[in-house]
Amino acid sequence: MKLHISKPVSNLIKESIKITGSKSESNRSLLLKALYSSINISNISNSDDAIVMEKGLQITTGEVDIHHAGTAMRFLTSYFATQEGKEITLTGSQRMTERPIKVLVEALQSLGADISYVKNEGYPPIHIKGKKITKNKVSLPADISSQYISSLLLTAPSLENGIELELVGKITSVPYIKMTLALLSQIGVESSFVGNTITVSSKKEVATTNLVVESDWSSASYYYGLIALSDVGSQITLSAYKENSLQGDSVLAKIYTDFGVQTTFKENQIVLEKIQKEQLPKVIIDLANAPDIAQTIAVTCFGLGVACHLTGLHTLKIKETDRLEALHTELSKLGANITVTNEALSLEPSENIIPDVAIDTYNDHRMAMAFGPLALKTSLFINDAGVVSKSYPDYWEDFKRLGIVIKEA
Ligand SMILES: O=C(O)C1=C[C@@H](OP(=O)(O)O)[C@@H](O)[C@H](O)C1
Ligand SMILES: C=C(OP(=O)(O)O)C(=O)O
Repeated sequence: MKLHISKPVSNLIKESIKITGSKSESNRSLLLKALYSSINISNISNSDDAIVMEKGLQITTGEVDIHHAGTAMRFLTSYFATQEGKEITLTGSQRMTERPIKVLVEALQSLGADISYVKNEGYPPIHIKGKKITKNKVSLPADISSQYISSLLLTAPSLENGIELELVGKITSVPYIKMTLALLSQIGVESSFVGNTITVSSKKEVATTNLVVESDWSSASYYYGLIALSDVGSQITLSAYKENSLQGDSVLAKIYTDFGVQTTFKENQIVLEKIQKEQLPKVIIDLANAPDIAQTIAVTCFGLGVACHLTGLHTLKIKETDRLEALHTELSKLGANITVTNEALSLEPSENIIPDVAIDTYNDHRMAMAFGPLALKTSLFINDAGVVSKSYPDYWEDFKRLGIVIKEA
């Protein structure tokens, strides 16, 4: 599906949008529910990634295909490795077979797990024979993906002796690890995270607990982008959010004050409003703790004609696509003066945006969604726009409700 998107006939409509549950919280909660049936989940994500996770957890033998879902791939690896009697091959999309999993597989193997590679060493697909795991000490590199760590932590309470992880190197995407530990705490599992050591205790039974998934903050980023690029006074209300979020991407509320977006928390809603503010000539942000909002921020800066230097982006090359290369290619098509390295992106201020460019999305939901707000500045095409379903299937429908003009091309 190719879409042509352009700005509303008048101003943005002051709508209230209910965004689906966080896919990160949903996929963690689903795994915990599979381990402890006394857990209930509300406001679960309707994303493809949560759907494949839920389906995957029900399979006991044969093949589990998690498509593009990184969290499902990583979380299910530890899950199946520790489930006696289950034997599966865990696979995914072509891109998933290029996303590394060696760090996690080696950590599990050193704990005694039975995992082998089906094709290329270090990458999915993998074959897993579930085993009882009693060893509990393991060390692993922490600078490639936090998902390996969350995966081990989520399964840990179901193991006889829990787990003690020693994290080696600079820890990346830390808020996601803290989210995992916070959810474990919500179900009564004890853990500690001191320096580079994390311990999780074993727990046989969990009391009936309702895990309420907060709506997805990474999805909210596209509304931050819209408001930043809109006229003073524009407003959007989003739900269901809370001030004390488990999601690191809630740092958006702070980051976007630099772009004149004010966030007000009202019960379970956030109201975003564009206020009069002098724009800084250049923004410099380290996104090692919030990698998923890098694309949104890069496009916001481009749309505003503001220079930026974004760092801490070393994980972007192994996500749904090489996001640094993809941003370089697509922003250049629009006339941006952009440079990227293996971990940073720099943008010079540009005054003109080339209209009606077709943005390629590389099977990456965030490439499609990040460019959506740019419709307020120029009309553009989004190729393969359906990719948004990975995390936010209603994205284009919700944008339409705000008055953005969206037509199939
Ligand atoms: O644990 C999670 O839910 C996630 C962790 C992050 O990955 P990395 O730790 O690989 O950066 C993030 O990019 C991803 O979208 C979701
Ligand atoms: C990186 C992402 O997802 P995953 O790694 O779970 O595929 C994302 O949603 O931006």
